[in-house]
Amino acid sequence: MTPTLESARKLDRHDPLAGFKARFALPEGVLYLDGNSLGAQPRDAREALALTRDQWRDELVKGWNQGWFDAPERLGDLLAPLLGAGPGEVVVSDNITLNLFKLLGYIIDSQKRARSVILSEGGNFPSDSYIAQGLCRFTGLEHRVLPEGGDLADYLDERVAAVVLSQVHYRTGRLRDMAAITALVREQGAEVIWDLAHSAGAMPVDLNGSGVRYAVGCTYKYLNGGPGAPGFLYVHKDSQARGWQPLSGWHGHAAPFDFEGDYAPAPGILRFRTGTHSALAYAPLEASLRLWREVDMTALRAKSLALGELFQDCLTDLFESKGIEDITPPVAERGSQVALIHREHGYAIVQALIARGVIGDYRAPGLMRFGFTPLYLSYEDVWQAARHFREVVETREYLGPALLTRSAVT
Ligand SMILES: Cc1ncc(COP(=O)(O)O)c(C=O)c1O
Ligand SMILES: Nc1ccccc1C(=O)C[C@H](N)C(=O)O
Repeated sequence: MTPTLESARKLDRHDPLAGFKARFALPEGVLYLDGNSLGAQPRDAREALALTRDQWRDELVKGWNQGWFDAPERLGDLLAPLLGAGPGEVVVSDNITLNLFKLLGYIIDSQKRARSVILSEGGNFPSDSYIAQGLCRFTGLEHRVLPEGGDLADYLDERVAAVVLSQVHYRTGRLRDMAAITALVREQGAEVIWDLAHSAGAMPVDLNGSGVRYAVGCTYKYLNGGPGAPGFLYVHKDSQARGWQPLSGWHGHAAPFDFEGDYAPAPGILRFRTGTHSALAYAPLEASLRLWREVDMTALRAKSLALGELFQDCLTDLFESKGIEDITPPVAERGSQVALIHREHGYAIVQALIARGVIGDYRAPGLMRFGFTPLYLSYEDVWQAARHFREVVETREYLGPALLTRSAVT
């Protein structure tokens, strides 16, 4: 039976996370189902940005000694519990692409160049392959691709140094078994770097408990750090003193303010810093991470799955009759998004929804993505978003003339 508005409201009345919505500055009249691309703005983050703007004005260069300089490791420690990592295992810095470059180079160095192949997955977010290709082009390493749907075990040989995989796939939302895959790769003498872009802040992540040594991720999606918020990099405590990372800048030096001529890597996670970071970008993220400390991740996961299922339950009958394919994996194997394909009109449907204030996104070819962010979405929001979806599809409103301009982002 299709869920009723009253049933959605009842779920809201019993939602232990309902209070978090008021902590976000959401625009009027918008139903935001794109927190898997860019998270919404926490009120505290907005405030923190204003405070840092004034700190710059009033304190000038002294600001670097007032929390700006050590923000990468301080925020790393704030983030660590959300990832199942310990203190000193996470640094917030750069972006996913650069952090992958650092870790790939570090792994090659730590293996004393005994292995020379980097394996990345076909169909993954392309930057993860692009950066592996770039590193290989400039170093003589070899890039190989694990075809989408291929069996990883068939592609691991004694030449493979490192594998780059996403824990949750950006298109389908498929969740991988991180512990089992990490064990498989390490048995073959290789390392795996996990991309947590679509899992950090979307569900509980257990890096230590899964035997993971290396991971990267971003903070602008589920973690609500803001547009261009810095990425993060995780290295297990036992793997932090194995060599150099290739972006060997002064902030990762053992004594950055000695201004020595030669590079010497800092101890621990600090060696994964590079050069000067944007203190302005760290301020809202720090406020957002403090908010995350209040969140019960088990409740978050339960609501994330319930929101996604509510959306599907409201629309399943429509999918069948309107030629929409639901490629979302089963509940136990999914992240926090619903992925629908309409090959011919997927783009236009998403644009028609945006025109109504229901924001999801489109990824060619044909894919409509809807992200579920339990901190600022209610069950009623999701029910209403599904109602709009149904109306847009049933009336074929998406064929209207206002929708002919293409947007690069959504
Ligand atoms: C899985 C995945 N990896 C990497 C990226 C890109 O990372 P960045 O732009 O932070 O380098 C994204 C999205 O932007 C992504 O979804
Ligand atoms: N960082 C961005 C900047 C501009 C536009 C989109 C993004 C995204 O994050 C896309 C996202 N990674 C995705 O899963 O499609």
